[in-house]
Amino acid sequence: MSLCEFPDDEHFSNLEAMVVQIGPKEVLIPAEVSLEADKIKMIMERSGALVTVCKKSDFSTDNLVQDMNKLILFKEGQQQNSNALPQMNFATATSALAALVKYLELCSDQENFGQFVMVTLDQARYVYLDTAAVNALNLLPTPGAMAHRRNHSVLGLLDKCCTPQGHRLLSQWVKQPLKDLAAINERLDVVECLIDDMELRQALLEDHLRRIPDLQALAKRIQRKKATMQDCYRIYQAMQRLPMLLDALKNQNGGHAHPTLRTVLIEPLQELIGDMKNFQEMIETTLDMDYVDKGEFLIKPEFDEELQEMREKMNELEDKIKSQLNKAARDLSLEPHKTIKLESNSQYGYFFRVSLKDEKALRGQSTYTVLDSVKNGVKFRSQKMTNLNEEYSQLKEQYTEQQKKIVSEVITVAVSYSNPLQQLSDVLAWLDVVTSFAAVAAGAPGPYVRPTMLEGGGQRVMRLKQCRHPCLEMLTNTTYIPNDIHMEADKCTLLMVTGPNMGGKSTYIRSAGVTALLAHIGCFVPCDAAEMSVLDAILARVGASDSQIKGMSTFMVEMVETASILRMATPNSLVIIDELGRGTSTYEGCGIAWAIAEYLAKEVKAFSLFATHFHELTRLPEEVPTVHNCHVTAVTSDDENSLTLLYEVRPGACDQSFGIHCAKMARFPTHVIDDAKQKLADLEDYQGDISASDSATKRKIIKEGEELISEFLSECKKLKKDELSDEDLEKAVTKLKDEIIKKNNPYVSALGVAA
Ligand SMILES: Nc1ncnc2c1ncn2[C@@H]1O[C@H](COP(=O)(O)OP(=O)(O)OP(=O)(O)O)[C@@H](O)[C@H]1O
Repeated sequence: MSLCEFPDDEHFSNLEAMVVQIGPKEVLIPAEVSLEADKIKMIMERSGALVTVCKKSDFSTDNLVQDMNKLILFKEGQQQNSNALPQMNFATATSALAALVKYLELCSDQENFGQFVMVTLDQARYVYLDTAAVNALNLLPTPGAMAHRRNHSVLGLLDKCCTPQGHRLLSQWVKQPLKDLAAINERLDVVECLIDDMELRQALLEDHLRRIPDLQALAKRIQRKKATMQDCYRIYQAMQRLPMLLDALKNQNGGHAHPTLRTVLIEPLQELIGDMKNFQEMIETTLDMDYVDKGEFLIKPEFDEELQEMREKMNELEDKIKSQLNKAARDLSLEPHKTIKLESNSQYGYFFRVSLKDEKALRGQSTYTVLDSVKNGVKFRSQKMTNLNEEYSQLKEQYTEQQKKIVSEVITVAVSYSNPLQQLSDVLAWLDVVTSFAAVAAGAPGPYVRPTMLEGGGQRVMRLKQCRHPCLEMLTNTTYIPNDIHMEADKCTLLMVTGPNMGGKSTYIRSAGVTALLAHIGCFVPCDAAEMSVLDAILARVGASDSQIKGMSTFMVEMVETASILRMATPNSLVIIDELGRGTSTYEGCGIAWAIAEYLAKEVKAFSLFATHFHELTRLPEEVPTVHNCHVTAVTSDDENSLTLLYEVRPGACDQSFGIHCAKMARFPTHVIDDAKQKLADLEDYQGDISASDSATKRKIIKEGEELISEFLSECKKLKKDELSDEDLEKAVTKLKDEIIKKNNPYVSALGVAA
């Protein structure tokens, strides 16, 4: 039971980050009609969690201490009173815990007693990730995604794990990037060892880890006394193999294993293997290995006197039963094992069988009773055989009972091993994930390097040399064009990326986000060189997730997500914003995007990557020197009919727009393209007229121009069309037109009103 409490803003941003990191399947909330409750429901839905509304009274903590006293497993020497646990001081979290205990009816099943521990969930350990960032960076596969699309998500790309516990841990790591430099470096150290040592990596992947069962699930079954002898045997088998895995690790670097490898893996494994030694011995003395190959997991008769006695009696009876076959064969003049056979099944126990062809031998034999007669023959028994079978069945039943009794004794003893087993599972999952990281880095089409991670509090930098998008580069038919990303506090904190549609803007800014995430989970990164200071948050606003929240317009979603970014971002955050301001009128959208970029660069100073089609924004560096322009490149053919995208990112703003080329490539009708070209020419004239003005003046001119136009239109509307002749109507319109032209607004003139 993990508890935590934290203050939050009115948008529940911290709660959202926590939900992203934990990924709960179901969430309980009290029945309450309030704006807060609606917001929480919305966040949970967005994160794919099922919301269950509980009665408010379920959140009462009246019985919590008694309940916890039953459920918690207190450590030796610890006060056996849950009230003394530090987490019980959380006023809100404990009431949520009370609701959970009630909902899951934990106290109504005695098997739950003494099965839980209570810990504090430390959300400050992880880099803050919001749902938008998880979606924007494609961290998780879309539910139901086909296997061949696994490289489309970061988790799919990284998952080369061999064990179920490895898969689970990796999916946790991807959602919980670390802020702790030492912990990141610990992972990186081991990944580096495994990249450098191909033999060790392959031995782990192909020989050792592949054979490890889900020890965590087995530990849980043992702890709940639900395990079988087969489960114990699986643990036993894994334990038999672990010394070889340990030796392989010890042999790293010619027997001088890296210190981190020693402290994080070798030493804990060695200790846990030692802790499990008695378990192995117990299985060796109790389990009948002769039957294991046949898929039967029985207690050795020699282990228990009673069992031994019963087994001997059963053997005797079996011999007697076998001798009955010869007798019957003689009586019926059949050949034993050939025309008459001794068989057994669960319905009848032992019986004889003859084929339908030989059935006549039975006719007139009153000492034999037919059990059934089907296609594959006639089953029958003599009276003597029936008696022996009866005796044997009873004995077998007692034998099975005795077996069960001993199995349950063995499992009771095994409970004490569930803890080391759980720890073993954790260490092996850790090893599985870092081995998977190493395998991904070693198998990628381009180089992966160890990122140099710097303390977040120092001089903030992000220098990625020839960075690639790890998922995109894996797609077949793609030659990925790598690009540099350089940001540094006080020099360049915001990159404004412009360029043609499909030119690679989104890919460029996302590659930075994914690379930063990889570095923070302890993985090597797809770059030629990488250096970055530890981040506290990765925040994103990208167009793709628009339809995710029901009942909100695209623009509203965009604003909500952006507002959350502005609230959460600090100088240590990485912000990725793609195509902001598209959902509203061009000028408004551009204005909002400008204001947000300016705020991020001037006030927040977070490292930000901004991809935009608003060319206007390329003027921001004139006002804020830490904003730098860059653009994705493309070339057009001489006849302007084709556009080649180069995906290379160069400094400076994009000097040309390629929307019309894209429209041509998408086979728009020619007249639409021609119309668009004409409009573009008109607008460019206008741009020319006022291009000398700074952006503030330009915005003012546009605003005034739009007011003049709407004034003109409403005056036109007032004209009495039905009463005026065509000629008078034209005169009246021309007069109105002349009036606005006299105002000399360049925007109005450029729109061709004068003509
Ligand atoms: N660096 C690259 N190397 C190779 N291919 C790339 C690269 N970057 C992008 N691409 C290809 O171009 C496609 C479009 O890229 P992306 O979506 O990043 O463009 P964009 O500029 O954001 O487009 P739009 O402005 O239309 O949203 C990608 O799906 C990918 O196939």
